[in-house]
Amino acid sequence: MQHILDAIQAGDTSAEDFANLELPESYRAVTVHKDEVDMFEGIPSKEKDPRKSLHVEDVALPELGPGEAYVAVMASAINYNTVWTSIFEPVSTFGFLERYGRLSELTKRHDLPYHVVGSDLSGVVLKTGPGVTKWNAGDRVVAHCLSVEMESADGHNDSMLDPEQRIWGFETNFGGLAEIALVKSNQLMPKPEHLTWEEAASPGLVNSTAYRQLVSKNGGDMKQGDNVLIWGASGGLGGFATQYALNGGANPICVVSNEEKAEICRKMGAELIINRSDEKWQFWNEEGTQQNPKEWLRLGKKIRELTGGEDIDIVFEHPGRETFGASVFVTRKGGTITTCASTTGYMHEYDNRYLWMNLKRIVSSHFANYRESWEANRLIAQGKIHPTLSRTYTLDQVGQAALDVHHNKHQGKVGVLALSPSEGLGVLNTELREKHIDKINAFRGV
Ligand SMILES: C/C=C/C(=O)SCCNC(=O)CCNC(=O)[C@H](O)C(C)(C)COP(=O)(O)OP(=O)(O)OC[C@H]1O[C@@H](n2cnc3c(N)ncnc32)[C@H](O)[C@@H]1OP(=O)(O)O
Ligand SMILES: NC(=O)C1=CN([C@@H]2O[C@H](COP(=O)(O)OP(=O)(O)OC[C@H]3O[C@@H](n4cnc5c(N)ncnc54)[C@H](OP(=O)(O)O)[C@@H]3O)[C@@H](O)[C@H]2O)C=CC1
Repeated sequence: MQHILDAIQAGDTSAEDFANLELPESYRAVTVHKDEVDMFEGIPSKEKDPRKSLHVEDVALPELGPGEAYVAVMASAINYNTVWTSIFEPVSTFGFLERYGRLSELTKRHDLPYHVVGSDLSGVVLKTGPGVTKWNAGDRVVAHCLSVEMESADGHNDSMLDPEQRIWGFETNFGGLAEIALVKSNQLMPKPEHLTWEEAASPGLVNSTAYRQLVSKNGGDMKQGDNVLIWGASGGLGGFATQYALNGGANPICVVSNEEKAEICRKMGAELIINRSDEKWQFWNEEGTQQNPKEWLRLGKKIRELTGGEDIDIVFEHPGRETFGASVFVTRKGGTITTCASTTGYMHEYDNRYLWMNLKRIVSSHFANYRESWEANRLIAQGKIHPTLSRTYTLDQVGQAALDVHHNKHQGKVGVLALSPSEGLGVLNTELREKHIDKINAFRGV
């Protein structure tokens, strides 16, 4: 692998030389094992420890198919989907790989007794498969995580609606937490060159998701002046939702759980911040069966206090069961609750009278289509949206990194170095970097 890293770091390696690099038969990767999916049986979710289930090991380089590319991964990032994979909840990801494997001769490659995880990367294209013309060996790239076959008309207006839509590195194998990744070439996008490898790798999944969920007409369709309630406003998704609200002239009402996170929101430019640890809402009664409307009202009053009497136009939802009833309640007449997840539980309860009588809408959102991903990455490249990287680990420390995210001990995004020997490498556009350096570093050292 050293000769690949040397070629990348030399800075003047030609496309031809990259294309002629000898590829290894195996590479280091972070995996979960099929014969361990029951290892946490009977243990409460929070006690399931990713350090036990995530392995770092050599795996065989898969065959390169048509329309695909090998990427030498310089850096990747932790997403919550890797936490789900590592605790085998809500389902084991091996079921996804088996189902994908049944699709075709080529997809059979994904159905293995190990799963190489990870849904973000920055790096350099090593080789492209038959039919790839837009990308070449040597191109410096990031990859979004949308894997679609596009053989059915269902997805032709919106690639997220493809019946064979999958999240790369979660519902497919050969993901980004590895020295080499296998992607479809249409996942590739230019690396924002004012960023280091680890900064560039960190926004992909959450940035694209927040863009669709809040900005796109497929999601919240946010407009100037909207009051946007953002749960976990300095977290993976929330750190981008807050930036999109501010960029788009909306008013983010940021919910966080401590003062450090509140300070990060202020650094991003937010002014209306609620510390949920101070508020101590009990949205659920002790028995865990009934929601507690008095507590929804208390949240609603707090919001009106902050906004000068106004209610929420759009809720950026992802905690799920814990907060969903409150989110529906505090939304204004005609407003929208956009949801992409259920971290605290997927069986939601809300009072439907508040929804229908006030003509509110619940809009579901999941990742982003090709175009939305491209647009979200373009905003990063232009320096209009910034990475939210707080801390970077090595590949060997991925278990700890995933545990931090699982236990909500992190800020923003957690990066992972793959081939990159240290942090801080890979910047080509120093002028743009200098212009935005404070924003780029806003999540560090908190
Ligand atoms: C970008 C990052 C994103 C994230 O981080 S998201 C958060 C992490 N992700 C998750 O937590 C989601 C994990 N996935 C799941 O929990 C499950 O994945 C789903 C609940 C989403 C789906 O369940 P399943 O069992 O995998 O698939 P089915 O689509 O329900 O299909 C099962 C069988 O049921 C049939 N079926 C589905 N809908 C209908 C219907 N409306 N009427 C009749 N049959 C139906 C299908 O065809 C199939 O059948 P057949 O097994 O024979 O192929
Ligand atoms: N469908 C899709 O396309 C996507 C779905 N997801 C899913 O979204 C969820 C969040 O992902 P991500 O933002 O990256 O994760 P993070 O853990 O980085 O951020 C989530 C934030 O939610 C807040 N939070 C946690 N528990 C609660 C609670 N009980 N009540 C209110 N707020 C809470 C925390 O902020 P604080 O403690 O400050 O309040 C935390 O920072 C995950 O389940 C993930 O799988 C993620 C990306 C894409």
